[in-house]
Amino acid sequence: MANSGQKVVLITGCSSGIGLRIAVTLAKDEKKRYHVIATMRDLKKKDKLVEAAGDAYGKTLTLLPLDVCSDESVKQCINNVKDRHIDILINNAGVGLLGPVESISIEEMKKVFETNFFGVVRMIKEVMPDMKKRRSGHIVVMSSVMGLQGVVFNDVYTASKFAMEGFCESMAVQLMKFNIRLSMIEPGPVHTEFETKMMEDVAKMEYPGADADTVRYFKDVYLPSSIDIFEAMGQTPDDIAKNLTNSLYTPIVALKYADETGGLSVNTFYNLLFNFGPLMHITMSILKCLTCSCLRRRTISPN
Ligand SMILES: NC(=O)C1=CN([C@@H]2O[C@H](COP(=O)(O)OP(=O)(O)OC[C@H]3O[C@@H](n4cnc5c(N)ncnc54)[C@H](OP(=O)(O)O)[C@@H]3O)[C@@H](O)[C@H]2O)C=CC1
Ligand SMILES: CC1=C(/C=C/C(C)=C/C=C/C(C)=C/C=O)C(C)(C)CCC1
Repeated sequence: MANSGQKVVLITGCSSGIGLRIAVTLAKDEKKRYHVIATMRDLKKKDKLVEAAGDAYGKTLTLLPLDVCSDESVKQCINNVKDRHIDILINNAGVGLLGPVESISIEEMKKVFETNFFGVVRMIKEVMPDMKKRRSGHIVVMSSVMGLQGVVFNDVYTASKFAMEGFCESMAVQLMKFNIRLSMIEPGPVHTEFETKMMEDVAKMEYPGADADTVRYFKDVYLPSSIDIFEAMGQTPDDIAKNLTNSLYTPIVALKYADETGGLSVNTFYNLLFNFGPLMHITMSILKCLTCSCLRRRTISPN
């Protein structure tokens, strides 16, 4: 249970990745400013979190089951929080979806929106009224660079994050009137199970309904570039938990704001992918070398 003076933080999707690292980082705060309620839809997956939390488990970190896709689960979880008092809600749970749109069923697309968009809306609807009554609170939403800018073959995932950006940008104004802050986090690529799950899904894909050229562009052009980008620019979940932005990805997003017609982003991405593919591979390899310490180490110790 939280001590008086401690902020109660509820986080969704803590079984792995960014949610797990944020939960552990806040629970291990040296000044013990937070009581973390780490939630996950399947408590059988708690071991990694419990191990990472160490001594904080049962003290500044407690666990509750929560599936953001279920009205009942969300209500039950919030009712299990003392006085339903949550100071900071971190909407982190999310799923990816990759591939040619022709091969993806509408049902699969709806599942992504059910988690990434309606999951967040469901959480905010349940927690916000109590925050409004108290005239205090902070809602954090894990969006993505893909909430700011479309990325080829991530069409539906991108759309779900754009939808959330629009929802939150609108909500932020009335929330401000109730002294409730709303923040969005927009990470670039992060090495988590998100990446692994997507690659596993891709390996199983059979591409029904997609023509041979589209499948080739996806498998032989997009996927290798995406792997290069993850390798060169990928952050760790710990970087995100410590609020470190991705300076390598910033110029990519800046293209959108440099030309409000959107043409600059679309043309640049097209050229990067279809005209300068091999060059991009070399650039990413150099970038990877510059950002790791191998070149620097070699300069310092020639042996
Ligand atoms: N990794 C990346 O490159 C980036 C990720 N993001 C965003 O960060 C967030 C976290 O992703 P990340 O840590 O990378 O990926 P992970 O796959 O490691 O974590 C996702 C978490 O969401 C949970 N989750 C999925 N569906 C539900 C649900 N219905 N109810 C409750 N929890 C659910 C998963 O639980 P379970 O184990 O049960 O599946 C898991 O704990 C997502 O919103 C993602 O869109 C943003 C930018 C980049
Ligand atoms: C291939 C490719 C790109 C890929 C970007 C990727 C792969 C970004 C991944 C972001 C993630 C995983 C966000 C999660 O929310 C760019 C840079 C747009 C340039 C054009 C070619």
